Amino acid sequence: MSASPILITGGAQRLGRHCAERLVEDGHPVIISYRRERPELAALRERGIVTLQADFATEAGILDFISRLKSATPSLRAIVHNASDWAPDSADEQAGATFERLFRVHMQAPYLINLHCRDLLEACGEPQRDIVHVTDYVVQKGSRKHAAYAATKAGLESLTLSFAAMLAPTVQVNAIAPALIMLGEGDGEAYAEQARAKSAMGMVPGPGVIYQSLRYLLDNRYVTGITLPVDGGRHLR
Ligand SMILES: NC(=O)C1=CN([C@@H]2O[C@H](COP(=O)(O)OP(=O)(O)OC[C@H]3O[C@@H](n4cnc5c(N)ncnc54)[C@H](OP(=O)(O)O)[C@@H]3O)[C@@H](O)[C@H]2O)C=CC1
Ligand SMILES: Nc1nc2c(c(=O)[nH]1)N=C([C@H](O)[C@@H](O)CO)CN2
Repeated sequence: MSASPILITGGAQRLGRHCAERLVEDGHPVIISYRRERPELAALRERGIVTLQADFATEAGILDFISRLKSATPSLRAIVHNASDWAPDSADEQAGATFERLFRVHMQAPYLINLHCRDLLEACGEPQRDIVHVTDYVVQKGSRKHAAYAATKAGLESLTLSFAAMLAPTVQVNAIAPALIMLGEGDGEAYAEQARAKSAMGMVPGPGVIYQSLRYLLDNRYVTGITLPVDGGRHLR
């Protein structure tokens, strides 16, 4: 029996792409979701990564993705909910639409995918099956400029506890809560210096520390219902 694939949502770039490539290198079949088609996807497809388009901004979009995922595989070894929109709060008439969009991508999509794909995880022939929610350190303190983002990531963190209790012992459910891991394309040195200063470790580590954390959760049969901070000691500053 061939190994069951690992699904990473939002795996076309940055942290999700890094983890998808590392999982393939470690011998796992991988499925990613992507929202926007782009040339970079060709390299992932050449490595055998199955790419499924998905826009989680609506319930219909989430359910459509689930339907196509179920046509793509009969089982899953793990689901990594990585897809995310780091949208700042809107001060204008877009505020409600922004909050709703972040609720859908950070909370409703993981919720519905977990509920509808539990059978795919339980069809996995391997003894360990995992769900990993990627949240954010900012859940602990809130955010003056990303309140909707922080609140919906907090909802995802709560879903970690509920699904861990609901799915034990057949599926382990945990979260990874990063702080600054990678800078954005437009971030200058002044921002980088300010961002580095926010943590005790004073660094921008890159996506490898997220893969190390994911690997720990995928390889440990006795961990469920936790949130693993990967934040350079933000709480110490
Ligand atoms: N980067 C960092 O330093 C930090 C990251 N995190 C968390 O780690 C995870 C990975 O971060 P990072 O790699 O920077 O993430 P990105 O900002 O690169 O987003 C990942 C992917 O999410 C997809 N996405 C966004 N909105 C939607 C949507 N409505 N439906 C479907 N897919 C969507 C995007 O798809 P597409 O590009 O195809 O449009 C994107 O490729 C995220 O959950 C993030 O919140 C937490 C703290 C720090
Ligand atoms: N979906 C995303 N979420 C977050 C990002 C990002 O680029 N995409 N970036 C951050 C910042 O690095 C922040 O941690 C800096 O303090 C947070 N979330």
